[in-house]
Amino acid sequence: MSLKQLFRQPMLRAMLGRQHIQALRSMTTQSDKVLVDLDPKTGVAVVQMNRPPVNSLNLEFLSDINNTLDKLHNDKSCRGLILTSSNNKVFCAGLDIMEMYQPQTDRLTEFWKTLQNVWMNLYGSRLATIAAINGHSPAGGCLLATCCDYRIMVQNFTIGLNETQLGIIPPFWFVDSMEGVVGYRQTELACQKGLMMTTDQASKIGLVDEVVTPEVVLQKAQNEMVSWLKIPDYARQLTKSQMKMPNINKLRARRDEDVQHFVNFITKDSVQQALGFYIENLKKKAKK
Ligand SMILES: CC/C=C\CCC/C=C/C(=O)SCCNC(=O)CCNC(=O)[C@H](O)C(C)(C)COP(=O)(O)OP(=O)(O)OC[C@H]1O[C@@H](n2cnc3c(N)ncnc32)[C@H](O)[C@@H]1OP(=O)(O)O
Repeated sequence: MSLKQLFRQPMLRAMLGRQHIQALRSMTTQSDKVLVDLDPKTGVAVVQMNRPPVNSLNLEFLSDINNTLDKLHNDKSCRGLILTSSNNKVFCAGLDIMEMYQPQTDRLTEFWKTLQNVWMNLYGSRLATIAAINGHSPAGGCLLATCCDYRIMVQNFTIGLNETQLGIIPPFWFVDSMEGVVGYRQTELACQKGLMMTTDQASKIGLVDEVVTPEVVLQKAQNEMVSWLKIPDYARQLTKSQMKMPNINKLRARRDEDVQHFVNFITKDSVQQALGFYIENLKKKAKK
């Protein structure tokens, strides 16, 4: 029996009700790289990144994340989003470095535009967003976390914008996202030195709001979400938008320039060489 036929079964409809069928339907039309569980009672969607081995963000995965965000934004029953990972050691390893190493210009351009879209969509989301950071979260992973309204992180992992360690530069909107969370001075220290912080260090500077054990991270995120959803949506959303729109507008105004800058920078011989060394070291470390 196809899923379409299954959803039409009167027994199932009677047992679950219309709302739940709709939620099930939207769950099953998602990609297998982004798992969505939208609870029709609370309006909270748990979104799990699921691209083994480390949730690195390639073009297709970014598109899937974007489509998921669009779907949830268009679903009036959805009010909150918890972003987490199906891998309990890595929240997200950041951008897929292979997208930037020896790239085709067209794909590299598309890749960067899609990342810009994900950032604008998540940073400016109408939903209350909580990152349940259940593993390491370097660079682009840290970016996703700082797009959210609240961060709960499992102890003994690392997080940060480590781009300079790879010989690349965190774009201004990565920096703006972090600055919005920890302020100018801590961002300056963290970004220039490419610091990967332990959960405790991140907590000290306010990069994460709570440090928890792995067993409770999702429950803590759900509990925190309850308090966010007690606030009337329009008041919370307008307050959020008032604070986030200046950064979104800044990227909107410089989008094409930012793409061009990225493509020019990444395709430089010196940057390709630095990325090559970094990948070699990652592979050596993975083999050990
Ligand atoms: C002008 C502007 C210019 C440029 C802006 C660019 C902005 C860039 C942003 C980024 O996000 S760059 C990516 C930064 N990410 C990292 O540096 C993370 C690197 N990875 C790690 O540190 C670790 O892998 C880990 C995330 C801590 C997980 O460690 P673990 O021990 O669990 O896994 P392992 O290291 O063995 O990796 C498994 C497997 O995955 C590959 N891998 C890891 N990270 C990436 C990645 N980001 N992209 C692609 N592939 C990645 C790794 O090589 C292993 O592969 P293998 O099994 O084939 O050897």
